Amino acid sequence: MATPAAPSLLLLPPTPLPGLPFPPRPWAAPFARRILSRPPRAGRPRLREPPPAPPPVEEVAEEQDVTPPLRLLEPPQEDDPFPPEMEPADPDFYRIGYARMMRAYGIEFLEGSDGMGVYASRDVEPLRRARVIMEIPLELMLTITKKPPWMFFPDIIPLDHPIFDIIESTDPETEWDLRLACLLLYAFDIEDNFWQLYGDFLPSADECTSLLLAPKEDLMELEDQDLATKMLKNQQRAIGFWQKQWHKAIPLKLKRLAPDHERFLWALSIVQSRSINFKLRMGAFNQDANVLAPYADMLNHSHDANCFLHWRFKDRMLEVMIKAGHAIKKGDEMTIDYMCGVNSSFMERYGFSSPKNPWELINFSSAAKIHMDSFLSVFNIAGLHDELYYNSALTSGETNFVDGGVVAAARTLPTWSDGDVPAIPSVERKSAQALQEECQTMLESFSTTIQQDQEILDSDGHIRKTREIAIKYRLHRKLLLQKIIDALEIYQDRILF
Ligand SMILES: C[S@@+](CC[C@H](N)C(=O)[O-])C[C@H]1O[C@@H](n2cnc3c(N)ncnc32)[C@H](O)[C@@H]1O
Repeated sequence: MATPAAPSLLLLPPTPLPGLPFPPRPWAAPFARRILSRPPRAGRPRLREPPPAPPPVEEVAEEQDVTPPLRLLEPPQEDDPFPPEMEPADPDFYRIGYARMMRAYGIEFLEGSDGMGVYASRDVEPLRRARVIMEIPLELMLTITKKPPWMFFPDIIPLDHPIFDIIESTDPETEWDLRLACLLLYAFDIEDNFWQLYGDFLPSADECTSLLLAPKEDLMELEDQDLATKMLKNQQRAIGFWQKQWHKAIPLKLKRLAPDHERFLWALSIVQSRSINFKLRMGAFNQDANVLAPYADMLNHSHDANCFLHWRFKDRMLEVMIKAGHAIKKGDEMTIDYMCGVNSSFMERYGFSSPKNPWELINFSSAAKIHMDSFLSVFNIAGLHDELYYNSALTSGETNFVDGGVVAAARTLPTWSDGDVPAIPSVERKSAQALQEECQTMLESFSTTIQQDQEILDSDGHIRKTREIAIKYRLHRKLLLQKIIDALEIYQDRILF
């Protein structure tokens, strides 16, 4: 888990406008992002009562389901009443002057090693049922249906605004992100819109990890030609769209939304790395929608997440919930599982990778294979190929070694299995050594070593964000190869006769 940085105590509290906790600022100011971690201002009472009932539902829309990426799980069996001792993490921060406000319980937003994140501000005992830690009403979100007719909730675009024509012109199948980026840019431009304020909490172009913002030289640092080529194409697609729509002869009210292509690329990065999908029900109509949900978009990803998202469709509220049975300690990071996928997919959409990604794959060309069940039993991994998991609760302390990387090894190593036919240790050892050699050859094909990458990351204080994540990506690949080599060593030692 990432360790959150200590809240900055040097910041002077900004002068609040009536009903607002802080004055509007230029978009994406890094200074404003730090307000998230400020201590609550003295004199404001902390709310202790449970949240009031939401206003009656008036609109036609009802939402009932949510689909990946950023997966939402099954609803809990019953409503979880909020224990009276739970309190919003920082009442000032959430009170941005809207009819229904966002509420949070027992958490705080802090800057950590993966940018902003959500952290527990108190211990939570494992419960039989999932527990709510955030509620975000539909009014604060930006949503747009995936298919025409385009509908927005809340409906902020007047029909005669030229941004509507741009959205109208997008391809329903392939351009959801371009549409949502247009909607986001429009929301930033509306006087007093919630997103004008929330925009201050989003990462600036310098802080964004998206490879859409990476110069070509940073893409080369990936040492993954396929991913670099894909990202160059993604950049060209976005710039091409901006050039087509933001040509010279457009009204100022459109021009100012994205005066240069960098602004559009930034909005697109935000959309790609922070949106989720909902299923909206409109009368008899079922429609998928792309959604930007503030505050929930501060949750970082973990393959072993302790929280999940749940859409409470009867009052159109997105809930962030702690999974049943999960013990939370004060200071723990609250995370959700964005998706199951290889590191290059995470890089393409979110701009990060992990050496412990259990879904990561390596293409072996060797004909050598090891015995699947023997390998799994040595590391206490269970399940079928697409459901492999490691239960650390079942093993005593010695095996810190087993993590998502070893699960990835089990998934990606060439294996064989034939009913009850057992492995022959001498044959297994030979195969394991052949696979180790292939990993070693792959490691040596990189232009730098693990140690050199680590030195670059440790030494360069002013490294550009996109260069940093590109170097981390190739480092994570190498760490996985090293993990596979080590796992095969342990396998040879422990294989049963
Ligand atoms: C939905 S946002 C989460 C909030 C974000 N950390 C922030 O600073 O606002 C997704 C972004 O967070 C970062 N992120 C999320 N999970 C991460 C992880 N496990 N490792 C590294 N970065 C992560 C990536 O930059 C990603 O694009």
